[in-house]
Amino acid sequence: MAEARAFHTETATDEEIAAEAAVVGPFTDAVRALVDATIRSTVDLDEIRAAQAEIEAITERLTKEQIPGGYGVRYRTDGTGRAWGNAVIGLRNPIAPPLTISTEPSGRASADFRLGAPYEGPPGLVHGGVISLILDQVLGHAAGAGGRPGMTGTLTIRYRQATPLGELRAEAWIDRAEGIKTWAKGRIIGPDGPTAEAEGLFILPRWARERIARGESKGPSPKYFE
Ligand SMILES: CCCCCCCCCCCCCCCC(=O)SCCNC(=O)CCNC(=O)[C@H](O)C(C)(C)COP(=O)(O)OP(=O)(O)OC[C@H]1O[C@@H](n2cnc3c(N)ncnc32)[C@H](O)[C@@H]1OP(=O)(O)O
Repeated sequence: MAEARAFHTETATDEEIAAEAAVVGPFTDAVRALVDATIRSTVDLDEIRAAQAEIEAITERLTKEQIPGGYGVRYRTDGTGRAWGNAVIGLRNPIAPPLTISTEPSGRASADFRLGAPYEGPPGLVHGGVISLILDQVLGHAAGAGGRPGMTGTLTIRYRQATPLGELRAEAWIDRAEGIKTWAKGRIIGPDGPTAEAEGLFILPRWARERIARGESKGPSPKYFE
């Protein structure tokens, strides 16, 4: 992660952020519905050609002004950050399911969420890579919530049973910690119980350690996803 991107700061007020969220949240939901419809629509091919022309016109309208690269994480002076482009939780990312993750300072994280057709691997089942994506994020949240943020060094998943598309829950917690390393564990729970279990090692990266050593940061903040 480039340090410059990681420490992108902003001065927007709570009111300005809330006003933007009130518009872009529903907009992203609409694009998410479009992704789902792209997979499941049974309209005839002429209808699809006509829809494509409309979508291309909308894309042209939106790309008249845009930032270079990804959204990054925008931090505020109180240490909170918004990761609106994030692939799992991003308010502006229609690829994100999205998850709304609750955290506890003891180092726990959980989310109830739904995965539909865009996340399919085997028929009717969630893609294994998507399960890994979600567990990476939720375990990372648990580490961060416990005041021990880090980049994923390793992530091991045990797929215990198939995960059906539909309503699911993810849970994670800090298992143990040693210096700059934090081990978190977690699981996905489906209608018939746990479907996948994970263990991840999260490491406070060298660039962050150097910032702390230089006194530019008091500790392993900011709070990335609050
Ligand atoms: C103040 C700001 C805080 C910043 C906090 C950033 C948080 C950011 C958001 C979190 C978000 C979470 C939810 C999404 C999580 C992703 O999706 S993160 C994306 C996927 N992961 C990556 O891209 C990580 C890529 N790798 C790296 O950036 C670096 O290799 C790492 C993992 C940060 C380590 O780099 P480093 O700090 O330079 O490591 P280094 O000093 O060489 O080694 C330190 C120790 O770690 C061990 N180690 C290094 N790499 C590994 C590894 N891959 N496996 C096992 N051990 C390793 C070394 O052996 C060494 O151990 P000791 O000899 O001290 O016992």
